[in-house]
Amino acid sequence: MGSAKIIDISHAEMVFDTKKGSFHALADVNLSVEQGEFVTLIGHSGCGKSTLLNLIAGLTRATGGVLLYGGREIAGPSPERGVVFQNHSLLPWLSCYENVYLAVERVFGAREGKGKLRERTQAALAMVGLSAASAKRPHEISGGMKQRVGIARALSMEPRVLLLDEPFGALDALTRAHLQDELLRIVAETGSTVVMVTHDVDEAVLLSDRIVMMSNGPAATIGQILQVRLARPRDRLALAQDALYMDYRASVLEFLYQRQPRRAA
Ligand SMILES: Nc1ncnc2c1ncn2[C@@H]1O[C@H](COP(=O)(O)OP(=O)(O)OP(=O)(O)O)[C@@H](O)[C@H]1O
Repeated sequence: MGSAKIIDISHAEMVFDTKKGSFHALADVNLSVEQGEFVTLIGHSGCGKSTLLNLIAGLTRATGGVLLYGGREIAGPSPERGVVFQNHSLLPWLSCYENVYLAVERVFGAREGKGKLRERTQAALAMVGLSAASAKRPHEISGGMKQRVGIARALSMEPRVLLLDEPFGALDALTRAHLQDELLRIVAETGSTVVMVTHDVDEAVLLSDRIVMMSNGPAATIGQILQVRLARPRDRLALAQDALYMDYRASVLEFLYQRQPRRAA
């Protein structure tokens, strides 16, 4: 792992204008992410995880503080920061292949010929194990497969940072476990930096180098950061018996259910 900071957030604030007045979503968020690091954001529903990820993606602008990517202020979305959402957001009238190709063309189309673009598209689909389904359209494949197309599309742009907003949230436990393992393999292969929002404590411990635990809103902020020192590659079966793994899991649970219990809605 390099030691260069790729993302550097200081004193980030987010206040939304709503019909009922302003809503202070995030307050004084400070976080740096190093190149090659896998960071998860965890916290109760509505605490501001997606808001923070969207600020890093450049999809929304912070109302205060400074967010840097590679030393420069984040002014908008960039293919260097690939985003995958929970609802996979594929274009329904295009095949899996075309959904990925579109992204590849947008990033590399000005510099590379069609043959090379096709090669990139096929490689991204192969990486998530979907070569055989490339001609299918989104309604013809399962939720897990759609999510994999979303991941292939993000990876095909060769982003330096992958931003994942609960990418496995809507999936059954087995598909989820399988995709977590694939994600670990892909990240090890590509050396990508990852910032991922999750609700799932086991997912956070299994995947992360650091777990960023957020306090409840309004004016949510980072409550605690847990460094996960488990050797890689990680094996979910072996970890299920691992004392250190269980300690990490207990620390996150304690933060969520004792230090930051969810308020009654
Ligand atoms: N565009 C917006 N306008 C007004 N309020 C917003 C907007 N986006 C988010 N919020 C509010 O900011 C808070 C944080 O929302 P956010 O979606 O970031 O939470 P979250 O932690 O990702 O939640 P979940 O885990 O349920 O997805 C919530 O109270 C939400 O209602």
